[in-house]
Amino acid sequence: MLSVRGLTKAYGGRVVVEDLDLDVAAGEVVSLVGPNGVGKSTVLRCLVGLETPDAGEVHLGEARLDTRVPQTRRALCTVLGDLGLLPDLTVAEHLDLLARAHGVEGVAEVVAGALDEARIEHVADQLPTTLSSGQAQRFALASAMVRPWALLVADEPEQRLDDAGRAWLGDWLAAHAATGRAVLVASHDPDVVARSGARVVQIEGDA
Ligand SMILES: Nc1ncnc2c1ncn2[C@@H]1O[C@H](COP(=O)(O)OP(=O)(O)OP(=O)(O)O)[C@@H](O)[C@H]1O
Repeated sequence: MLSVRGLTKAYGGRVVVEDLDLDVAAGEVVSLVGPNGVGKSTVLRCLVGLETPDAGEVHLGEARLDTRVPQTRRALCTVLGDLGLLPDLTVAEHLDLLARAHGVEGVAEVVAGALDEARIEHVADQLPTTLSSGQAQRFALASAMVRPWALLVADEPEQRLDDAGRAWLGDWLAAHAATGRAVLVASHDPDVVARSGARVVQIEGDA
């Protein structure tokens, strides 16, 4: 589903990612692992168009991954810690808007299901800026539950989750992959990686 060839990225002349090849198949969870600063987030950001690589090609299916293409935006879901928020909308209203924007049917049920599964139904009427850090991360994950996607790209999705939340996350990632979706994460949590059934890709470097 996702194919990366020769990805290279430098900042200020310092090469952070060099000639990386990576494939993520439908039905698979892949986890990038490696020490702080080795370039995991940079890889993810280059893949989804938040950074411009210096070299390399990224394909989603047969086509070059281009987030200007509406079908690509629909197929690609990101949880990268930069959730765009509308200041006047509650948690539930954000999820509702997201589901509607993606043409989801049965929006009310879908949103209620996501609030329940992410265990944030009790804060559904709060503004996202008032959430605790763990609740905010659950909200970010709930955002991925209310919309269609074929590929999820998530940077340390376990961040700020409690033990139960990390266990749920690992199972949730595995369950989605089992439906034929593809998941690419960067993670520092061996339990989440193991529980999700991820194939581990070690990112090497001189971080
Ligand atoms: N915009 C930038 N300008 C300059 N250097 C950057 C920039 N973004 C990242 N870097 C550097 O690139 C390197 C890789 O950073 P990156 O965030 O990809 O690492 P990481 O493997 O995700 O780390 P962590 O495990 O700590 O999240 C680091 O040395 C970082 O300081």
